[in-house]
Amino acid sequence: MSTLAKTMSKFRLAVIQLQVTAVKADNLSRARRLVNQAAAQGSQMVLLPECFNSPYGTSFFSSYGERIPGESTQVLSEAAKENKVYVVGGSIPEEDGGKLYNSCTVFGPDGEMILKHRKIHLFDIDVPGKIRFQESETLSPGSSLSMFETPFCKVGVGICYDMRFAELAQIYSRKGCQLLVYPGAFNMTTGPAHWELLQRGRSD
Ligand SMILES: O=C(O)CCC(=O)C(=O)O
Repeated sequence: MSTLAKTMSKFRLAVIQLQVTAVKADNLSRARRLVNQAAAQGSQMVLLPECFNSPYGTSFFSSYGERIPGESTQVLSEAAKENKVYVVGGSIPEEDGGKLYNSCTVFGPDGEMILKHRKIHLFDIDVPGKIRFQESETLSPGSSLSMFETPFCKVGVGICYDMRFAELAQIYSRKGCQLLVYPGAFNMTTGPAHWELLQRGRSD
């Protein structure tokens, strides 16, 4: 860990996995219910997965895309405020200025939005016979670091494929982040090969 890092205090972080369907309203109510449940079990920070309000596929991003603030971030804000927890809102397809982004919003216990992280490294992959996925066909990349302070520790945010890039984690660490969160939706081709190994590689 960086020598700049302050002491981290103990807290409970909930990492939610949920089933996503084609019905956005159902995805949102499921997410809200699970945040409530995690908070009731004592979590002070709750994390949702990548693309939690929409099926994860390039053909869905434009129809599910919304502005921020919008319908989905309103639900996240209310869930954070009602439960007095930090909510790292997975990600949603964001529409802005005619472009689409894969964006994570973070809310504080007062329901205010603290930051918005746009996925920097878009997931473009072609493993013949297994998986072809080209996020860059429809999404634009973000270009900013995203960090926030909590009473427990400083947190750095990435989204899924962002985790592949050690430089991002190293910069966050040098800037004093003690916790890195990467809401993800890994697939069953690259997931088993990389997911756990990457997490070990990003810790120190
Ligand atoms: O890095 C990988 O293998 C998976 C990444 C991914 O699924 C994503 O960025 O959505």
